[in-house]
Amino acid sequence: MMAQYLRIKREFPDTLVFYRMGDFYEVFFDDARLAHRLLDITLTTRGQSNGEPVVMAGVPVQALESYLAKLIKRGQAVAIAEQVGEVGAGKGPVERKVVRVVTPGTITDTELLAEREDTRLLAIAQTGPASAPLYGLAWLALASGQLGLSECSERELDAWLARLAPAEVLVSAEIDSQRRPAALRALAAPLTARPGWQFDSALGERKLREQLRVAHLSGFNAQDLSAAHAAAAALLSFAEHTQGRALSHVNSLTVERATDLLELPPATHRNLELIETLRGETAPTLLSLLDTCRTGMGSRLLRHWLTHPLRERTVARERHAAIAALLDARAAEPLREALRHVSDVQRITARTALRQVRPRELAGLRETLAHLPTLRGQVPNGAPLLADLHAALTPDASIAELLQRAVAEEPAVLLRDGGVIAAGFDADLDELRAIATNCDAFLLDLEARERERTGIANLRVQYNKVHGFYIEVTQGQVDKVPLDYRRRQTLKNAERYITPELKAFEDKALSAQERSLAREKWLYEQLLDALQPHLNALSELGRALASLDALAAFAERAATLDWCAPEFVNHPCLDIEQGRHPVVEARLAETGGGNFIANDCRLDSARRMVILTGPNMGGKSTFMRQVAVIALLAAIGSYVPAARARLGPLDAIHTRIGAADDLANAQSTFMLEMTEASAILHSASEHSLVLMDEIGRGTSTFDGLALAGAIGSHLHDRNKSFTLFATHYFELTEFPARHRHAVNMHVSAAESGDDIVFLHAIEAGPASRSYGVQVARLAGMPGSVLRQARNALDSLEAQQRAGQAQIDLFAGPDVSPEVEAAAPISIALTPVSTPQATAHAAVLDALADVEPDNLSPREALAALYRLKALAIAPAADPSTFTPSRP
Ligand SMILES: Nc1ncnc2c1ncn2[C@@H]1O[C@H](COP(=O)(O)OP(=O)(O)OP(=O)(O)O)[C@@H](O)[C@H]1O
Repeated sequence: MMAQYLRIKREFPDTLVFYRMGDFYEVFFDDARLAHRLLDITLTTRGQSNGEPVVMAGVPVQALESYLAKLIKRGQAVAIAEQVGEVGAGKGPVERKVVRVVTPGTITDTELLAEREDTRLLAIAQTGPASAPLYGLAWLALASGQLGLSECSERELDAWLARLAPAEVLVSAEIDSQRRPAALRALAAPLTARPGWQFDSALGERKLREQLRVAHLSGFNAQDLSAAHAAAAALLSFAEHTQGRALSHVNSLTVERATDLLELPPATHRNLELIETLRGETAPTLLSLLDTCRTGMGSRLLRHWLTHPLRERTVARERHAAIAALLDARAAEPLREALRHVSDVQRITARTALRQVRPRELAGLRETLAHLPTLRGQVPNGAPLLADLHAALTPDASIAELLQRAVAEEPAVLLRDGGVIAAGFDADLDELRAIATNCDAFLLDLEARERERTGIANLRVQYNKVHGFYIEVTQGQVDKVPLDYRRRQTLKNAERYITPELKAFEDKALSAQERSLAREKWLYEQLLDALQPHLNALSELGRALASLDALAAFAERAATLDWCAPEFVNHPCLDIEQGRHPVVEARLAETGGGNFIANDCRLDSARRMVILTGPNMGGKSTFMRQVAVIALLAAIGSYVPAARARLGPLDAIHTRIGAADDLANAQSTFMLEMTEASAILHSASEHSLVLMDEIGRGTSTFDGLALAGAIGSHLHDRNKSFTLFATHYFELTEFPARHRHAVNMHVSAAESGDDIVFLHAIEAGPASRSYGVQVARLAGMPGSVLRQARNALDSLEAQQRAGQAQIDLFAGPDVSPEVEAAAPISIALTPVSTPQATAHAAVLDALADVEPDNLSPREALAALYRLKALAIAPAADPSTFTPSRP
């Protein structure tokens, strides 16, 4: 047996091998030590192998799922070696074979999968020159059969990883870990190395064609993706290897191109708390608020929509129309009620294909199919998308009919217990079952007859697992026992016998039971065979049910939370009336924290940047996030939390919002802040939405202020993105005076005595002051600290007033003509080095440069402020007051 075990183990050197021995799976040697560590199971030793005691540990067969769950959670793969031969069929141990390998990315067991989340296996192939590699991506959600391909650059890789959230990643063993991209090294999911030759483009192209049963991949628009084909080769080989069979349910492919998707970098995922809160919890998040789906299929699809918003708005428009139709017909609730009776058709289909489906899952599928007419009745007219989904709810009636005939009304949980196939489906099975059920009647009859024959009134005919059938006679009556009674067992108070008639019955009954179980098993396999041709239809049905569920959830949210249909326009525009942050609003409602104050946001080609100031806790971050969340919700086809929203084209949502130290990657807060900001400056376009929250605060005031100004200028002049720029640097409220597409806005607050009241309303113009000390009071800071801070603040402010000199924060080293046009005056100054000359001369100089006819009212006002600042500045050397630009 050890020789057999070692042979199997050699084939799976990096995988725990669970070796079936009767009612246990045993693990040996190093595997046993590892299992002991990971599962906390007891190590024992037995016998010897090569002179060494055999170290082993075991888990009971019934508890397999729970142990697998623990191992998978720790990223550990397990190969399951079952007994496949007949016990006692030949010499030596029963034949054993690895029937499947369970890995984090390929689980299909209902108990191991998260109901509302896809478990994805991702393969990454690295092609092209090392200086500019191209990555091919291929992924598979085995439990629902969804296969996808994409290609990306190194810069885009971490956005893909955030989007796909793989449970396991296959990489080539030929690329050593140091040469792997940083995004992969930082990933939490386990990396599984596969032989380099498996990442072969031609092999992948062929495997994909075979898998999808097509002559050419152009039908899926996947013909030119040679890097992704290479990844697909490794992906499909590994998935088949783990399942030990072909993946007959994987029959469609989606090609996703980054250029089709609204870009949501990992920072945006995190900062908008789409799927996880900043603390890593699953609620409250945008997904947890949105997901009121009735089925796991709906939830998984909704999560997919949320992480894969499309730039092109046709699909989103169709969903908006479907929501409108559901709301008009008041159909969302009845439809959602009907969806309660729907099982997870996608997973049942996959498990049917992999021949792992349980009897009760098939019964669930049968109920779902029977329920489809009711469900169809709840889908209203009035939207093309709903009409398509309605049509997809009519699968071939023969599937329902087959399940109806074949599967018992309430089947047993496990096939091996029997009682799975319906009565009347198979005559042979019915006959075998009849023998078993007639048992009781026969035994009662026998008991009556034997009592009469022997005159023993308390004689009993009974059965137990160890001794089979017997006639029990108490010790006092033993002398009345007839001659044909053979003793089977002696107890303290009784003797147990068997008679030739009972023995003959026993043989028949026991063998009938055995044969009936075997027959059921065979019939079940036949049933699975008969279902195979219907897998495509069932997959399609699953997709339709998922879409209906997700749309009905959108409609329910829109009605419950009072959201409106967004409007898409083709010119640059982000015009939101009375927008709200849905998660903050829900939190306030839940905690009785008062009403959420709705705010407008208006951006267009002339007004692209908002400099947002106001006190801490005023609601700046909330406002910025709500604008992004509304834009995202519209893009995925949901209604939005606003009174009205008009949105132009959008290609990305970038966010740079406060950060925790990324200690794991040895980056300081400031380093991370700059890395993220620089990534935004490199990639944001004029169709992007950028949120910048307090950029520069991670370093000294001057550095921070200077960087914030320069970054703001770059976004305004070069990227030309729609930008919301929240800052505590008051100096930046000068920005709009020099940048014609920028405006000042502030969150309002009112002072009452020493206290501050947050009004959370966004208003035009810069904030008047920052209220930091008042906010600290709200936070319960000791009075002595507050007094000291207040004194220090007063003298700092006095000092600043006295020594005010303007520093040109915004003049770039190479200012474009547009910026010059935006800055017809320049009174910004280089720092003063000698305080000799008069401010007077400086004011006159600056005044000479002012061209009143070319100034807008806002620019004129800003000029006035600057001139005034110059006038009250201390005496300075006029030679140092150089107007920085004409
Ligand atoms: N529009 C609003 N209506 C009602 N309450 C709001 C609103 N906006 C924000 N709040 C409340 O104020 C709290 C603080 O908001 P937020 O974090 O956006 O402030 P902030 O100005 O960004 O603060 P800081 O500058 O300290 O980061 C929120 O958690 C929320 O409870």
